[in-house]
Amino acid sequence: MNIKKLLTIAGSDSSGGAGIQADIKTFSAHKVYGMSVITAVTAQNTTGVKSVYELPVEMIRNQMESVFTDMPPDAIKTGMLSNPEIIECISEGLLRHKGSNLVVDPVMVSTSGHRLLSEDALSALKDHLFPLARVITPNIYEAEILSGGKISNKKDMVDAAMEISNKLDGWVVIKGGHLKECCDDLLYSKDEKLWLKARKINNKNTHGTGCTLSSAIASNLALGIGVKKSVFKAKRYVNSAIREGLDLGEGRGPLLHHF
Ligand SMILES: Nc1ncnc2c1ncn2[C@@H]1O[C@H](COP(=O)(O)OP(=O)(O)O)[C@@H](O)[C@H]1O
Ligand SMILES: Cc1ncc(COP(=O)(O)O)c(N)n1
Repeated sequence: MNIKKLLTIAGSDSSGGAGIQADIKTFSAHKVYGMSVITAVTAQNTTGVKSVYELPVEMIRNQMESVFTDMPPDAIKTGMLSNPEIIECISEGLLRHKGSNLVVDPVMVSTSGHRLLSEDALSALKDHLFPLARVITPNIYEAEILSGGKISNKKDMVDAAMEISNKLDGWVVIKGGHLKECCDDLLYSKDEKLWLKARKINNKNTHGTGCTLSSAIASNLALGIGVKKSVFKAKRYVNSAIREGLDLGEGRGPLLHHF
């Protein structure tokens, strides 16, 4: 049986809604084989993040070596990377092993407000990891940090995408999940600008939407689908997973994945 292999490099979410767990569920739903390099372990649930334990860089390097020397992935996504040393270790490993079809979700702060990337990691992210990416997927807050401008509407999203993509070869997807009036995402490259439109679904349970979107994009890329179609399909996947209306936990609950 010929199956595509996907790697997530991210943090573990004990409640299973975001991070490694959301990624692997998304991979399985796309019928691809999921593997993981864990960067940090979080103690969290639908109400918030209690604590974070960053894995030693040596252990992260060993996980990467184990995966790449035996089962090189057809696509890779990164999520929570925590600190600049981890970012440098991962970028170096991806370069050395010629990792392709990389989707970078520049996770900075959890929906519940806990910092998942140290402030001094921003330049490592931009200088070392972004140049290797085929697609990066910031949310509104992350796009503000990366572009240096405030985003209040769709015009601001375009300006931010233009600024961010100045230093990139690949595509930028600015996710509009935190917009007030709609949930339109912007897919942007130096030559093209496309809107992925969606109504805001009235559901507070959106824990892990960003992780799910980037994992679905990576799954589609691994299956040989082009970037534009991969992002459109991924948007549809997340939308229907939110629409399921799963309601677990006391806070912002997770999505229901479709197997
Ligand atoms: N309430 C919602 N209704 C419809 N789509 C949503 C909703 N919340 C998030 N999304 C979609 O989920 C994906 C993740 O977006 P977002 O929540 O902004 O990312 P993050 O989890 O990184 O903050 C995007 O495609 C966004 O448009
Ligand atoms: C391990 C880990 N990775 C990523 C997120 C972001 O997800 P969200 O924005 O839904 O909180 C998270 N909360 N935990």
